[in-house]
Amino acid sequence: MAQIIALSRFFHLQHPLRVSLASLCSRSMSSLDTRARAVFSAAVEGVQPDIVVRRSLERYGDKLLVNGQSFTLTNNLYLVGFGKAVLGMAAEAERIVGDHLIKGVVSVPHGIQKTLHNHGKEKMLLEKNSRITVMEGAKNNLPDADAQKSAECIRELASGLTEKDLLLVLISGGGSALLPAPAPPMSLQEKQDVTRKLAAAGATIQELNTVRRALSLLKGGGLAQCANPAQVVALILSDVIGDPLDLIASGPTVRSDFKPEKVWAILDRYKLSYSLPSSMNEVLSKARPHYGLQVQEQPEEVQDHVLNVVIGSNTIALECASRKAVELGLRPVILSPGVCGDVRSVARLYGLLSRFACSPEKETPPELAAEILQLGPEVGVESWDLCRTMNVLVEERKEGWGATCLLAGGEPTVQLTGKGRGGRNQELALRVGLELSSDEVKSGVVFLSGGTDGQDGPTEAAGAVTDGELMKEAMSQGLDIDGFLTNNDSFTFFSQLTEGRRLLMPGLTGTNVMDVHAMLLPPSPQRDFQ
Ligand SMILES: Nc1ncnc2c1ncn2[C@@H]1O[C@H](COP(=O)(O)OP(=O)(O)OP(=O)(O)O)[C@@H](O)[C@H]1O
Ligand SMILES: O=C(O)[C@H](O)CO
Repeated sequence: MAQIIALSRFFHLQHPLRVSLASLCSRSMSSLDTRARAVFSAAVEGVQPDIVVRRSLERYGDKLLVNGQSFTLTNNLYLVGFGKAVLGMAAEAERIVGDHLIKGVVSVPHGIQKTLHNHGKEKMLLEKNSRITVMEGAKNNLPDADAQKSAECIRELASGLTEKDLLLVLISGGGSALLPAPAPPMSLQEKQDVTRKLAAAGATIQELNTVRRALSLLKGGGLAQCANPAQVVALILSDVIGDPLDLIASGPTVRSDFKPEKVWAILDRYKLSYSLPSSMNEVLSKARPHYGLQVQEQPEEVQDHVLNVVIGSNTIALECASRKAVELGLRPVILSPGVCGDVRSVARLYGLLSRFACSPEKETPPELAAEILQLGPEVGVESWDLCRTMNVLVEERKEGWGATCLLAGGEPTVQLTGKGRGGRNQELALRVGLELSSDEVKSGVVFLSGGTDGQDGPTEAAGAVTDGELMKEAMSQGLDIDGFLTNNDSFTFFSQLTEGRRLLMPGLTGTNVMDVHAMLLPPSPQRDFQ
């Protein structure tokens, strides 16, 4: 009941962005499917590595401006980077700082240079005469000997710096695997085993990286400590919900309190405490593994020399998508950049929201709103965001503002029970397609889910686009949706359905800020029931 009262209060709020029906009608009204894809492309484009670096790094002569702070360049600049998107970031950073850059090392995924070249993404590659050394490693996103070598080179570079130097650190998702520096006496293999067991047991990225930080010389602020007394500027492309600096790539430039009890609690939670190598006990019983020294804590002044800036995130991608939606004659509403939880619950939420949007004017059933609010915590969405979004949907319906584009982002999870090929985005799209087939949803509603890196799980697709026709279409082609879902075989399903027409295939994008969801609702007159 309290939720319903809160809801009715929020419905009195006015949304600031009003688009007149006339102006919407005058715009080109291509199909909602095409527009959903264009909105997704705009989200990805807005967080391209070169674009986010250009937006955050300004050069005026020998001054470098980052986030309003000025640094003097006197041929004193060094660069390191690790993550799936840092090659493009490094290429742009080098173009900006030019000759002031003395030397750099970046640790990037195995085969990425060839892949980017094959995809025509030359601007993400370094020039032939670049001062930055590119080191590839971490095949299949797992830390390996190559990545360990890269981490060692990065550590060496950072450790040799003086107070006159400036270290630019480029960080993006995948950075943890690309910067493995196990704290002695732990071996790489042992550390890899621990993280693999945790991941297989279903540990979250927060839990995983809390453990990784404790077992590493460079994570959890270790890199910043190595670079001390140099000034450190870290530019971060976030792939973690809420953009927590200490967790993205396990926070190598962010001071973290070393609390072994927290690590043990996580290991206990997944019943791993008794199957760990003895070296891990040794590392955890040391006060602080960084540098191999037993320092109680990293001194505060190390952090005074560090500027950490998030330059790209899911929120930024959604804002870019929202601007594109306006251009395309859609009325955007951003639900949340923090959608998480099981895809089944997330699909249910989108199903409920579509029913809410399609319910007859003035008769939105309060039970529907209450159910939506109840589901919020399970999928990481705040009640406030749900109320705000429902408020827009109600007003849109009452006043007829035209087609609406509901946007969200984050990283839901899939419980793998089958052996098929798929990814969380394709599975979500498939499940939402089923929800949209409900009699309570008017036809024409379109849903898209896509990974901004262009790759959904181990497939060539980024995601898929669905609508209420999905079930009929599958049945007419003899495809049994339930069977594909049980086998987590969403990619095979979408590949076989109408020659893969519903797949989203942008190719490797070179960036990664988790996933983007877009639900496009046709103008309300078309949504009303007769
Ligand atoms: N057959 C499948 N069906 C559905 N989801 C799958 C399937 N196989 C793997 N996944 C999911 O795909 C995810 C791994 O894919 P991906 O490499 O895109 O994820 P990631 O860890 O988020 O990497 P990144 O951060 O680079 O996007 C896991 O969440 C896994 O559960
Ligand atoms: O590298 C990592 O730790 C993950 O991609 C989260 O940033």
